[in-house]
Amino acid sequence: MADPKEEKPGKYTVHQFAAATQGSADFDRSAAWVQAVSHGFHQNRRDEDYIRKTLAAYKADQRTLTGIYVNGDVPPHSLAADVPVATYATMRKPLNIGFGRQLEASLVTAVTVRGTHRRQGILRGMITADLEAAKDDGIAIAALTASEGSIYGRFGFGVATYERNITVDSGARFRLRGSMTGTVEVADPAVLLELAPQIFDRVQRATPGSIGRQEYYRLLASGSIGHDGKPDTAVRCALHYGADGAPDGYVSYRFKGWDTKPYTMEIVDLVAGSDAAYLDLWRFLGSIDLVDVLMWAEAPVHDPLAWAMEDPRCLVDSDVRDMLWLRILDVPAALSARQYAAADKLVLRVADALGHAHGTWELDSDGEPAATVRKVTAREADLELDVADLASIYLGAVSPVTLAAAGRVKELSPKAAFRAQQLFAVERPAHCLTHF
Ligand SMILES: CC(=O)SCCNC(=O)CCNC(=O)[C@H](O)C(C)(C)COP(=O)(O)OP(=O)(O)OC[C@H]1O[C@@H](n2cnc3c(N)ncnc32)[C@H](O)[C@@H]1OP(=O)(O)O
Repeated sequence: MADPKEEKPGKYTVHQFAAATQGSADFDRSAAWVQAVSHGFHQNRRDEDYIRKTLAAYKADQRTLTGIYVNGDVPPHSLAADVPVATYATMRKPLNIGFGRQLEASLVTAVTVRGTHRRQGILRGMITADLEAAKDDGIAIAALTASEGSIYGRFGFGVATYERNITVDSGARFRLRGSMTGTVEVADPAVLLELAPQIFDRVQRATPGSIGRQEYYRLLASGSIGHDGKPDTAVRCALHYGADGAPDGYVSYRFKGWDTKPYTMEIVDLVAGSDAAYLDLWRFLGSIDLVDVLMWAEAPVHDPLAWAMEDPRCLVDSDVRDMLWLRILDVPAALSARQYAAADKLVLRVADALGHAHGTWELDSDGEPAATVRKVTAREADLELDVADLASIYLGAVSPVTLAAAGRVKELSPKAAFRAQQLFAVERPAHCLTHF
């Protein structure tokens, strides 16, 4: 990783290390790093139990942690020099890029810069070096979820999936068309420690935009760890069983308490391995007594639930927001990994301030599994766009036609944006259930 020291000689040192668990030599450094992340996101100071559990999960994910440390002495009484002034972490997980294909992605997370060191280029130093290193390591795509919409576009990241909050009236109006196709049983949430990753794997294989989940999710879904790091004993769970009798979906949920009116059940995690499991789990949720509304903060924007309801106005959404941001590092690798929905040949002129994707690329698909992508020099382009916009259209969730209307994508040949829309379409709407 490039060292911000290069820009400000002598000021900072970069350390990169694997998350260490209790008892190992690097534990204290990892623990100080976790505290720095909590500070950066205005969370509580973490106790030993939280740090131990968090680092064990980080180790399972094989996260690489980066800390930026001030060189030399720090003023008396201020945070010690071994607490990083900036943090950054990465891990590798598969991204479903449509038609069942998976592409290994570098997931960027836990980016913080202490307020007293901000706007001096520390983030820029960390992210540009990391993207370069990831590309050198053969990674074609990076991903993140952003705290603010204004930070990552300049580094070539574009919004590739969306999510929203939904509130569902589970009173007398709640009725879904059709009837249960499988069965739903209440279970001890602890079973999700084992079952959640297996069931999620079905979603990962079937859903464009899905990203392999980190260790934390099975702990969260099972109530083993709540947002404060303590076990969350309010968490309950139900399993869906398909025709073969095997669990193929689950929902974990928590009651918000008798002081919250209307009485509300909050979905902690809802993972359905089939369309039937999804609707059956909603039928179950809608049948829970003493509850007026169901709330889910990670609902898909294109949600079959609304279309399955006899009264679709039972569902009210709010806060539709960007979720997954992608950054294409290697155009030939990322584009040829995709399967395209149409036969066409399109030439894309891509601008990339960091250079990784810069150039004119010919995408040639016969609409069958294989597509070829090559760099061209002489040919005229059909579309001109920034690498961030290429990331936005990559999973079919953002239309190039919309981006052209916004003035972000330039059409250089007639209907080029529409042709791109047809090419990049995927078999079902992209949705990412994994926050990281
Ligand atoms: C993937 C994730 O983890 S998302 C979480 C991101 N972290 C947070 O939101 C925590 C609170 N914020 C922070 O810790 C910091 O302000 C950070 C990490 C967002 C930015 O770190 P800094 O070191 O100050 O950024 P840096 O100085 O490298 O800025 C690089 C560029 O981004 C711009 N920038 C940085 N932060 C922001 C922001 N919040 N909004 C808009 N622009 C920003 C800078 O102006 C600069 O622009 P330029 O290249 O045109 O001059």
